[in-house]
Parts: sequence; structure tokens; C-alpha cells
Amino acid sequence: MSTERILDVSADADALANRAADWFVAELASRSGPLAVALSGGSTPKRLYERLTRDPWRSGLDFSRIHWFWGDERIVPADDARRNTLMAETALLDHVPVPPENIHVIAASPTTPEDAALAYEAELKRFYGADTLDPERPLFDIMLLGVGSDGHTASLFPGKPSLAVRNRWVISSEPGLDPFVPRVTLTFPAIASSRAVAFLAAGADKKPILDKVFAGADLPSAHVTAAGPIHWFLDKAAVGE
Ligand SMILES: O=C1O[C@H](COP(=O)(O)O)[C@@H](O)[C@H](O)[C@H]1O
Repeated sequence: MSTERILDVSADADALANRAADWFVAELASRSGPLAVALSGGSTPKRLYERLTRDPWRSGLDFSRIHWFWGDERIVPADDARRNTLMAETALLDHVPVPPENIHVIAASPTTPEDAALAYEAELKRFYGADTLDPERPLFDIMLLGVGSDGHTASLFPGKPSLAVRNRWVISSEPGLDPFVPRVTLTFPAIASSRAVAFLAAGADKKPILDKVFAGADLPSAHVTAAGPIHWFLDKAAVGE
């Protein structure tokens, strides 16, 4: 299991999105067979998603092979602007030739968070073809993550019992930060079953929490592991001079 960090610092959020898009396409190009990507919500990945609808990135992706999942979701109605799915559809999935069966959405309300989590775990197990994660065969090819101002990632919030869950792939979780709506999140073991993880964080408001993460603070985003290195796509404002 890798905890190696690779830092990639760009001039600004637009340059960061270009770097992350180059990396995303190159990562998937090196793999054969069906591909699994877990998307995150948040402001920074939106720019990456928009890049992937345009060349040169778009023509570098074989959309028939890519399956799209989410690392976490807000359990609100499907048309609620707080849905991570809605953001990814609007920025990316509505504009590219994705077979509908390749989009694996976490259920919206009125499904309860626990039912949504159980159904998503079953969906992931069906896709993976087993009930147990094999460290030699990661579930995801790419896992995209963000870091909140409190150090949370996906919907794994500091101090919450969800951080200790090892026997589930997907759970319902309580928010520790706005928006205070019920959430569903992958657990640490499911996130760790990724060939490559990329965190995206831009802007000066991320600097205080990134300073803590890189100083080794006990925060969810600092505890992510993966089969391969953990890439951090950042901009200069987020790291300071
Ligand atoms: O609530 C969430 O926040 C994190 C971080 O988002 P950001 O806008 O501060 O970058 C995000 O990664 C997660 O998917 C989302 O549900």
C-alpha cells in the first residue's frame, strides 16, 4: 500500500486543470479492458471535468470503456444543485458519448442514506466481480478526491465514526461541514483500492489545511492510501510561495 505523495503545483486553477487532465488521460491510456473512475464533488474538479469534454483530452479517452462512479454524494433530490452527480453530469457526462450503463450513480432522496449506501456497495461488488477487495486487483483505476477546509475528503469528516469503518465499502455518513445534508461515502478501504489517487485543491483558502496535511496532522485527507502514489494537483495560491 502506497502513501507516497507526488506534488504538482501549477500557476493557477486553470493551469492545474490542464495538468490534471493531461495526467488523467495518460493514466487511462496505459490500461486495457474496462476502466473505473471515481469522481469527487467540489469546486476544483469541475474545471477538470470541463477539460475532458474538449480536445485534446476528449479524443484521448475511450468513453465506451470508462465506468464513472462517485467517491461521495449528498442524499438530496436528484435535481438539487448540491448533488455531486449533477455537477459531474453538467460539466462532463452530458457532453461526451458515455453509454448510460457506464454511469453508476449513488441514489438520491427519498432513498435513505443507509439504503443508498447498501445499494451502492452492491453495485460496486457487481462491477468488481467479488465481495472482497484484492490488493493485487484495485477496484478503481483513478480516484479523484478533494480536501475540505476541515481536512475531510470524500464525506469522511474529522472525528466521525466513519473513519474507523473497515468492514464496508460504502457507508452513510454525517456531515461535519456545510452543506449539512445526509451523505454517502466510500470508506478508507474502498478508496485504498485505487491504482492511482489524485487530490485537487486550488485557492488561498486551502492553504491553512494543506499546511496541516503536509505537516502530518491527523486528518482524513492525510490518511488516504492507494495501490500507487497519491498525486496532489495544487495551485500556487494553495501552497503559498
Ligand atoms: O463536500 C465535499 O467536499 C469535498 C471538498 O470540496 P471542495 O469544494 O472544498 O474542494 C469534496 O471532495 C467532496 O466530494 C464533497 O462532497
